[in-house]
Amino acid sequence: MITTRNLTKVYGEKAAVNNLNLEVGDGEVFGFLGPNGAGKSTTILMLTGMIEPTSGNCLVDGIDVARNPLKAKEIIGYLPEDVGFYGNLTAEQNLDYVGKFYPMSSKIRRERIASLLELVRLKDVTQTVGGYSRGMNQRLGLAQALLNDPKVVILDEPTANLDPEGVFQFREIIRQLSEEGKTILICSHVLSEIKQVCKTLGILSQGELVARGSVEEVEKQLIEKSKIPLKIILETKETLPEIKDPNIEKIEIDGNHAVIYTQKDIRNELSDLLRKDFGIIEMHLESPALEELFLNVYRRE
Ligand SMILES: Nc1ncnc2c1ncn2[C@@H]1O[C@H](COP(=O)(O)OP(=O)(O)OP(=O)(O)O)[C@@H](O)[C@H]1O
Repeated sequence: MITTRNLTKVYGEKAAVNNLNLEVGDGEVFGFLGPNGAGKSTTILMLTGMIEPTSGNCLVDGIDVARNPLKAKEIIGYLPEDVGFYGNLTAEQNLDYVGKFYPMSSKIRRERIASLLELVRLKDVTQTVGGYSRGMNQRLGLAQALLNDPKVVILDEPTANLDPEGVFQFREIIRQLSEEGKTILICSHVLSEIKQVCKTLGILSQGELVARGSVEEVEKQLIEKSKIPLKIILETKETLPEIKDPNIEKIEIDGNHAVIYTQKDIRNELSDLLRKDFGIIEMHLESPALEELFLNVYRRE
């Protein structure tokens, strides 16, 4: 549903996005992660037709966004990081104003606005938007992004201003939109948040995609890049001998129990090595949490 081909945006001497090749499938809920300045917002601005790529292109449902920005905008719903509204109008009036730009009858528009305000829990709020909290503003932004019933929903740091209750409601809304079959791209620099709602992740660093896949696959890719050792816990029936393997960084043997620190999952090698003489009772891997791996890799970069 979303494809970028060698997508590049250069500002002055610096490539904010560098030859990005990204695929997000139909109905996928995709987390687009990266530290500050990685190029996430720049990518989103190109995906939504707000800025033009320096080279390469992006296709949304087969539409080349730079060539056909209006057609692309008809099927994309976009929530920017800081969304602005007319402070002297109510939520309903703001949505009605924006809704008039879309090709739908006034009856459909009114029905859609009513159901969206219910979805984001602003239905019974009568005050004008000028008095809204940042979280309420964000929820109204989400309703606005969904006004045209888009096939593709792009959300830039959607939970940044939400309190825990708001974050919980947001997750429920994403689940509902996903059940409706929408393709959703959520941009964030908070991995723990993304993991709650996205089945697949991509990590951008310095304008390049450095990991992509399911949460488990990305975890594996980050383990390979990370300098945090894995821990293999091994229990045998016998007292363990000295274990030699070039991947082992450190080993703590205490009788028939060993903690082996390694950069690679070498459980197969260890069982081959020990099978003959030592009955292995248990061997398991303790890998660092995904958040810890993510921070370790990107702090260094
Ligand atoms: N209009 C611009 N002119 C010059 N440089 C820019 C412009 N927009 C972005 N950049 C630079 O491009 C790089 C990527 O910025 P971008 O905002 O896309 O990152 P990001 O991943 O969205 O970061 P954040 O999480 O902080 O929003 C940064 O180095 C930024 O300074």
